[in-house]
Amino acid sequence: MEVGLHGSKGRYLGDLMYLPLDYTVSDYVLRRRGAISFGSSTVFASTPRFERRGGISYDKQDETAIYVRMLDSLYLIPFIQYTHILDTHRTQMTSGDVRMKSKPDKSNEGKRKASISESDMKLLDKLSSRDNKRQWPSRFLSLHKRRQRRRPVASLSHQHVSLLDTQYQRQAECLLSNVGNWNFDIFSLDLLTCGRPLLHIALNIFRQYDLINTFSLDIMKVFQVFSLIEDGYHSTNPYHNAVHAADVTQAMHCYLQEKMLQGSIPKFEIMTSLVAAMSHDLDHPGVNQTFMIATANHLAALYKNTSVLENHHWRSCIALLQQSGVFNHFDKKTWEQVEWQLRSLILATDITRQQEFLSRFKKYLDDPNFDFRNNFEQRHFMLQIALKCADICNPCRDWPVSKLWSERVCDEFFRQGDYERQLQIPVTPLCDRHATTVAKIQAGFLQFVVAPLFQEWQRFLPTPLSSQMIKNVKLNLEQWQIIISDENKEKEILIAEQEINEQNEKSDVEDSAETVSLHVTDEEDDKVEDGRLPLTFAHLLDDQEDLSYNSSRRGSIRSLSPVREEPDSLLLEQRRHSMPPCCFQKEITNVTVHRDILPLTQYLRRRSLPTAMILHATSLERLTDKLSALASDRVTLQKKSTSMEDFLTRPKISNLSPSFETSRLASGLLVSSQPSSHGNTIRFLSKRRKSQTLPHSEDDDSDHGDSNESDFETVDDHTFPKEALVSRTQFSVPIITRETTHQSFNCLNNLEHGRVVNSIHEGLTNFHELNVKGNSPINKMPHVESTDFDSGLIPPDITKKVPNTVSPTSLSQ
Ligand SMILES: Nc1ncnc2c1ncn2[C@@H]1O[C@@H]2COP(=O)(O)O[C@H]2[C@H]1O
Ligand SMILES: [Zn+2]
Repeated sequence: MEVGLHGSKGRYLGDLMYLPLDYTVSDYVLRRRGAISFGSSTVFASTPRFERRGGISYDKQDETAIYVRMLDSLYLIPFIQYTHILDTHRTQMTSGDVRMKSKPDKSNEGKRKASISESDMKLLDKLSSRDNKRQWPSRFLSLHKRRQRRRPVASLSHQHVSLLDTQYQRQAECLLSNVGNWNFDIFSLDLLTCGRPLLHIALNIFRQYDLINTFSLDIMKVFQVFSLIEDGYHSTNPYHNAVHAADVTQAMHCYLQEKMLQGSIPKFEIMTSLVAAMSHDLDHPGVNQTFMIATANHLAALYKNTSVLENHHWRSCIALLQQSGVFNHFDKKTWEQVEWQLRSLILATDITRQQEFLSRFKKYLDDPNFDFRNNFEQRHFMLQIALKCADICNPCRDWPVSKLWSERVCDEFFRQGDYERQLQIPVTPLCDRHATTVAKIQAGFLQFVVAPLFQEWQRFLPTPLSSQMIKNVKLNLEQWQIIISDENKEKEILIAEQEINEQNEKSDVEDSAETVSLHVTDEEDDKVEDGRLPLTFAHLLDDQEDLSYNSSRRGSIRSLSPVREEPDSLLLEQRRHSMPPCCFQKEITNVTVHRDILPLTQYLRRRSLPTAMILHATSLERLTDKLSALASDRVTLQKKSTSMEDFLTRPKISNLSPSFETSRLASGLLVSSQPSSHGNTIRFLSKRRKSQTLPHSEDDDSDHGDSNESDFETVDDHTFPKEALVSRTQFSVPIITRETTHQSFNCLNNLEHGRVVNSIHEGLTNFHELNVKGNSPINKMPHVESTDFDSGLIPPDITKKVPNTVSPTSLSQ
């Protein structure tokens, strides 16, 4: 709906702004008029048409709406459909006046009551009290520092949209009538409900199972808790947002509707499964567990690096249920079951536990005594699997929808990679936009994660839906493979062009008088072949395909640069945040470079690059370009803080700025070293351990304010001035060998992929070995062992047979 400004004769003066009514109306409008009108706009035969639906008068003193007049049909979309209570009052809501001001004039109270029922008034009071949201306590305990930004498309004000815009509402109703269809279009629902897909889909599904009546739920509380859950998702996440939650809930509903399951799952378990689907990614920060650990997020410490996000989703869900009081009338035992089931279901969605669940699933299916209908444990496991399927079902949708999800999820991955790069921590391979592509990620995910799970699901439920899902996975995989082969063809062309260029450039170099010979003292050292750059620097080249994880560590460049041309405090500062240069100290070996013929001027010009790289003029020039681009990047970077706070636009769960723990974590990885300090050897690595902290603190800044090149050349500056170096015909520089670089990176890899620091508080050097297998992208994530809640699957007091219709009291018996 748009709010329009109308002149005295109903002349349309122009749009004010896009919805919600609690937006501040511009001063110039308020100065000119005592009221504004609103309506909905449509495009009819290519002509925009504005239909007047009502008006709002406001108090000029405090600029708050005081009176709303409805001219047209009005009904409350979320309620009319779902409750008999409001249904009976539907006609009374078709038109009328509502006083909106928080302290209503008593004389008007009677008038208001006369036209609106008590329950509708309750609703309107809720909707009109703008401060309600602010009065609620901070929803997630993890939220400090920065308050959640108000979402433009998903705040309580959306209830006004739904309240007023009947056209969208009818279309949404029509769409929702197909909610059990696998081809249901969740993105359209998002549009039609103005960013409230989860609220609407959940209310609709709850109504279908008659859960509100069955469990005597208070509709207001249900409405409130669903809104809270929806608001708990970050709309700024490309993938982990409320639309994903709505999508998973819809998929879960489709699975629960399967003929073989219908009538086999007690309503209580249906309800908990749906709530679990709705909340399974609640307050997701848009980065994965690895990132949380690497940045020493307090949640990682809180949950001991095990299912960090899933534990947080579950806890947040319970907090919202408690806050809304929706299950307050349940007795203790029933409430405990709600809590237990939600915990178990949500924790099962930890994708790093995929293999564990798949193996168990296969085992159940192979067991001739498998009887989920009469066995709570088996049934609960099936619900866990159903939720896991729903969570990763996006590749089982039709190609256009599936592709959209794939792009969104990869967008989120790549954003994480960008944050990692900016924080100068190792970039997760899956998240490195320079090292992989959407198509490659998807092909891997579909092949190694999705297909195996859904094949077993089809074995469990050989239904048309299962076949359709498998068929879609196959078709989508084919599409991604076509895209990959196109990408490969393009890459081959690029390589061919590049090789031709290099050939030409090589002959130019051979013509030049310059000769540089390199003598590597250690046979195992980095082999510099055919003028190619060492692997460590390979990522500076344009061709970044098939680069290993090591080569994508942009943050290491500065710390590897042995000679630098000009003092640059900015670069020094940046270098200090790279992670962690001291890793390399032990591994340094010497390379002797004879530079007899190189003219002084050329040498000086080239001092900005590692001497080991001065092999190929072309490479050198390209590197110079790259490095200056990098330097300018860093200038931009410095202007912004590299704090995580700046990257995540809505860091609700996490004050993601790396903390003291990060520096300890980094220092836990340091290799103690005794670098050689021969009289004529330059040591290029800073001595300052402090430089390992992420990100730099104010202290660091001030401390390094007077930094200059001498910080690099710490040992020999006083004994071996630079001028003297220049005039020498032979000197030694340390380089990082391929082998040693691998070792250092492996050290970081272990943190990133294989090992998780047991407990930040218990000691940073104590690593807990975790099981990492296979090549699938998911297997690159840390595997966590089963947690205590799964070992005893059946909660102590759960009854073997739960009736299909369970009232809170019967559950407690
Ligand atoms: N299409 C996809 N491509 C790659 N990874 C995916 C895709 N869909 C889901 N995932 C991953 O699978 C995970 C399942 O749990 P989450 O929703 O928390 O986060 C999801 C993503 O990390
Ligand atoms: Zn999910």
